[in-house]
Amino acid sequence: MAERSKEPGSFDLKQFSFPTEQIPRLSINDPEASSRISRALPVVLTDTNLVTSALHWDLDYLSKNIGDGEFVVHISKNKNFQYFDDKKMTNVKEFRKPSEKQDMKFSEFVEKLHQAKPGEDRLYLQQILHDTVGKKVIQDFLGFNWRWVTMQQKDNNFGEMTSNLLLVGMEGNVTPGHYDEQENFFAQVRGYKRFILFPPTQFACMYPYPIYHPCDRQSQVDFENPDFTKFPKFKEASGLETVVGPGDVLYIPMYWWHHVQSLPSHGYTISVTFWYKAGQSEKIEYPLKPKQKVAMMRNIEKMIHQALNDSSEMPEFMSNMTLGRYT
Ligand SMILES: C[C@@H](CC(=O)O)C(=O)C(=O)O
Ligand SMILES: [Zn+2]
Repeated sequence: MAERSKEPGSFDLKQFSFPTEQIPRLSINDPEASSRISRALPVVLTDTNLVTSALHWDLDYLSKNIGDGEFVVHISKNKNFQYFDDKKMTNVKEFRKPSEKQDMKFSEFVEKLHQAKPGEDRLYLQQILHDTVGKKVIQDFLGFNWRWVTMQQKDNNFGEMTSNLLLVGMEGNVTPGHYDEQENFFAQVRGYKRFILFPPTQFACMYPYPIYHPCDRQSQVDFENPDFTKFPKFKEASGLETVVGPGDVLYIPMYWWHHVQSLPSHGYTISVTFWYKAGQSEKIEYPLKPKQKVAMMRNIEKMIHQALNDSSEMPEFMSNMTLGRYT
């Protein structure tokens, strides 16, 4: 088990406006760990050995061994790297991209990283691992604890694994609050990342963008500086948090909101995600699970958007449907 050079309490973390509780850090041999995963509750697993074969990765090693394929690097004028879907940009003509994307070789990325100065553009490499990587990295990848993670996939009725995303970020980089529609075992390889999570039951506090918006699934609320006038229910939010370090694996259940920061002054970070589709849809049992209600809301919003065939009609239609009727 990777000895964690920093204990959870040893980080100087700024407080948010909302209360948080610590996400349990458990051994995979603790029955509570598998119980939490089976109940779709977040848990930090400290001894999976999922990415032990990659704990020696650093910028120099990867530059030399990851091959000369192209990698997607996000470039932002500030610390936030909010995800957006290019394909939905035509739906919102006033949308301005929060960051730019550039393809570059890993060595070029490292050079830019070393040249970066405070206050200048920030970089965040986010690339699905492809087979053009060099032999040594393939060896490391094959050395992941596939037996354990595949057992989790089966035992918890996850769907197929969709991808492993390699993330290399500058210290201080933030991925703002959002949810994903996939199960995620998030493996930390180098550096430290602070996660804030909120359950899907707090959907109403998170004010996601409309589903046709490029920032679908992303919260409109800046968790670090919330506008309580525009988003009053965010005052009721209450989250879970943790800091993951090398060797830790955080289980992020599908539809759970998460905000992620590469801890400032702890160096660059390297992470690998293990994303899985939802399993075969469970039989409908009442009351419906929160994640089923979020999926339902998404489907209904999509159907209405398709039927109206005009994004600009959505606000009035959606508001007319409920305003003053379901208070
Ligand atoms: C990209 C990642 C956040 C981060 O590590 O910056 C994330 O949202 C996820 O793995 O679902
Ligand atoms: Zn995510």
